[in-house]
Amino acid sequence: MYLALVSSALLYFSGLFIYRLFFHPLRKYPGPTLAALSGGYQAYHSQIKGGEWILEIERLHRIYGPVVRVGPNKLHFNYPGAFHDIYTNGHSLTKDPGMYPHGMAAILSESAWATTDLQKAKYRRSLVTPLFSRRAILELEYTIQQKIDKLLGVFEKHYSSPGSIVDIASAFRSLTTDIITSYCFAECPDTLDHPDFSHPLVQNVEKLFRTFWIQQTVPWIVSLINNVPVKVTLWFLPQFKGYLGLRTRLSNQIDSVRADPDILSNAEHETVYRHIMEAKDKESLTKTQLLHDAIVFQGAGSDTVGNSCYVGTFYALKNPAITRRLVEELQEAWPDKGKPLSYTVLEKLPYLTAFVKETLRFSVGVVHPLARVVGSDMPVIGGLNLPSGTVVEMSAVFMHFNPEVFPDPNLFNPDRWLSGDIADMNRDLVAFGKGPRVCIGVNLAWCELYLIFANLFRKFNIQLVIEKDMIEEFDADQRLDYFVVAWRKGYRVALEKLKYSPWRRDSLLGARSQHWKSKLLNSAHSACKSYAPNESRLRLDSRNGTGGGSGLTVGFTRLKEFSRGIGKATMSFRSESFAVCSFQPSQKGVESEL
Ligand code: HEM
Repeated sequence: MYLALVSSALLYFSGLFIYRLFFHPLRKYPGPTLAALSGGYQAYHSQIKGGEWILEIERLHRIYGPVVRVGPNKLHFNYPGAFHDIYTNGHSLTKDPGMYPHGMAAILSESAWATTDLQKAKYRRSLVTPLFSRRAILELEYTIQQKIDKLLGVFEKHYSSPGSIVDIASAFRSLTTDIITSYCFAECPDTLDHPDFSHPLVQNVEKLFRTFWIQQTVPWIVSLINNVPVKVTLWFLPQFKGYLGLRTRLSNQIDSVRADPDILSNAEHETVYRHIMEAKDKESLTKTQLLHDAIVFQGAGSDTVGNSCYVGTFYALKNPAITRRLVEELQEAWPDKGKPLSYTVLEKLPYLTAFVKETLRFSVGVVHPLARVVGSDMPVIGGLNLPSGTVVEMSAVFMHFNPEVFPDPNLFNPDRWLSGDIADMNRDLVAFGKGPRVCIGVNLAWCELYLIFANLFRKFNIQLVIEKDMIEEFDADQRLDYFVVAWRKGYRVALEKLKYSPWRRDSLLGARSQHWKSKLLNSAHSACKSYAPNESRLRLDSRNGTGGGSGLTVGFTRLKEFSRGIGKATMSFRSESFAVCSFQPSQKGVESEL
């Protein structure tokens, strides 16, 4: 009996492997033999090697060229034409069931996100897209600004004293979690109030993504989890704690809004679930669908934006010239930082815009290749004629780090967006995906990124805290693929609320030695105080040739005096009411602008 079973299994797998190697339509495409034989190859790099699948794909492209057979029925591409065929133009390509409802998203199989059928997905998206339109997001701006103000208040209250250090990754994620939860349910979890930004809701989202490869490898585990008591699951699969926490919390939230939809009217803004509950045919949505969508909103709406803020802030701090230009532009556009500055004004600022785009390019967001199935009406992908049913994919990493479109791609350089023809770069910046399954939250994400960066750099002096295990670059070696990106190492910061920017801020960022720091600070302070005690920047009074001008000259003379012997101070006018003083220390390699 056993012998018969083993023999049949051997026969079956031998036949399958022979077919896949010698008779499968993809047999002519290069790639590792093990990948052609079984999906276990990807599972090994994702699950056992802990999120290293994206690194392996990069390695395979270096060996096998621009098209690689990465699974028995799957091709991964590495050229923009293919990306646009799959996602931008491929309106009939569907999401791969093996990746979405029966793979890594099995636990959220009823969500709109995991729905493969294009018509059904279109209908589900139509229920919420009005709430994510640009107009709707402009109406939400006030709430977003309120949450940002709250974060900055927490920074000022708890993290501004000398020696305090902030886990800025969790701070950003807490902020975006509060925003998206309020927007969905009119109820803010106030994760920003939680000590050290370690609210369980924020942690559960992070843990949720860590289970994706378990589900991909062993999809049946999901029915087990959904059918045994929570305590039992936690006992033998503690990795699913994050999912179970989210499920319990959001399930209760959905029960309450279904029982009393008026709860959703209490907010000062529109809410996503109110909109869904008021939809004409809302009865067509089951509780599980509502729940799975809620978990997707929670995860997609918080982790991604939080990650982008985290990466962008790092590069601004690492390169003082970037911070200086951000700060100067913001000061010019936003003289009174006590009043909010609107998103519509911020998005017109050239340097901030270039910085946000470069941040999206570098942070990527979703690094995992989004698998799509070739339909019968669009068999040509990237110039290749493929049999319908073939799974095709290309990770956004290969678009964002393509040297032909983004020269010197591993350099974080906002300036690349400021000159020349940027049409190709705009086309190939695909952080939000493209086509019919593009990110729903794209308008919300842009608005959050502008407001968060602008408020942070206009109001705070931030410094990288140099620690032993600190990340040095957000580059390929550090990037782990848990669908969204996770970084091997991180960084933390020290904060100080700005009083006398740009003097104080830039002297702190630019001067490397303690000696210079204190000298620059003292000088900048006294110079500032001497002519405009409560001003955050130097002003000239254009109607009075001597008044403001002489105030500035006094400050500048002091700076010149102080800099004698250790460097050179210069002054340049940026407009008739604003001048910037530069300080160039004589020590090689160190530069500071005041
Ligand atoms: C920087 C921030 C963000 C990035 C980089 C990003 C990226 C993406 C990408 C690449 C997809 C396609 C995923 C796929 O095809 O499997 C996606 C889908 C999605 N995103 Fe975002 N996202 C961001 C912010 C947001 C925000 C703020 C929300 C708000 C709720 C959101 C909600 C969604 C939803 C619901 C989907 C599923 C769309 C569907 O197929 O039906 N995202 N996002």
